[in-house]
Amino acid sequence: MIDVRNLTKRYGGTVAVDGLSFTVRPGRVTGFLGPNGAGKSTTMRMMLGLDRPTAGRVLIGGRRYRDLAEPLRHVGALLDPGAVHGGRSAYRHLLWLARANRIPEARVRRVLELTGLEDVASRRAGGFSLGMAQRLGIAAALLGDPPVLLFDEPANGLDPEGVLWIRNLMRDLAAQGRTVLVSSHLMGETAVTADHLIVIGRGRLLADTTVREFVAAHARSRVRVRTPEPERVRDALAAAGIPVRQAADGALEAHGAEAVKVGELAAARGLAVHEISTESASLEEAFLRLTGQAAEYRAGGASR
Ligand SMILES: Nc1ncnc2c1ncn2[C@@H]1O[C@H](COP(=O)(O)OP(=O)(O)OP(=O)(O)O)[C@@H](O)[C@H]1O
Repeated sequence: MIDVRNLTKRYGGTVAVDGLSFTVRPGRVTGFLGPNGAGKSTTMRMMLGLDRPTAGRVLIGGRRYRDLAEPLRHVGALLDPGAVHGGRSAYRHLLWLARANRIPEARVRRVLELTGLEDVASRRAGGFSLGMAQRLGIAAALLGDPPVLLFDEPANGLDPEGVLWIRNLMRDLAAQGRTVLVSSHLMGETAVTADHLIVIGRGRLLADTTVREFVAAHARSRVRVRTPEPERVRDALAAAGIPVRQAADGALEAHGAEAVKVGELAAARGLAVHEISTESASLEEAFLRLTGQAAEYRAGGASR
């Protein structure tokens, strides 16, 4: 479990994190979302003791990071996949981390296997592709078999197979009862990976809820209708108080009504309908509605 209480970080006149409080619970994947500059990386760095809070605190499993004797056994993180000694082999890099945390060498072989890096273990990490570097960063995060894992943009630059691998890995880690926090700008990916969301803007908490509730609260599903009589269908729906707009492809989009209701209203007036379908609201739409509408949450607005 990660407990963030009244966390604040100022850099000169910039308030990067502003009185943030939330709890990340085990057994589920928690997505950590926010526009550019919202304060996600700063918050994650404070979770890992890489940055000192101006005020407030973060507890990992009930303890401050600096009080963890062998931190890799408590929390693993992928923050910057480039942060390896380029001249070292993947195996040496992991072994060095393992020794500093009293982790047996056998575990190094295990995480190389878990991340599919056995075949390149003796190669120089400096020559790794982005996908391989990402896997090595994840191997390091898993090294201490920690109950808490933080991933900052783990799917960045990965090919579709890599993205799928990361998704399954994070879901497996959560299913094992671990606490998994993942920051991402990929809404489609977050929608299929995360169970819960923490959304921040300008360093402040905007939402702490399940993905399902977040989408239901901030985006609406719509019913699409293809008809040879769009004006008349539009009139029929408007008469029933259902707002309609015409999409770029000519189809009508009705908001706030079920497909059954839309179909029945058209049928009652004897209107032809060629196709009717419900388009579910997306996480992307919900996120943009919450953060995009309020200009104050957009990038570059964190200075005050
Ligand atoms: N070391 C630093 N010195 C000064 N300002 C900083 C520093 N680190 C972050 N900031 C500022 O703090 C704010 C939050 O940045 P942060 O990188 O935490 O946001 P983020 O949500 O991770 O953004 P992104 O999605 O772009 O990675 C930004 O205004 C940023 O410019």
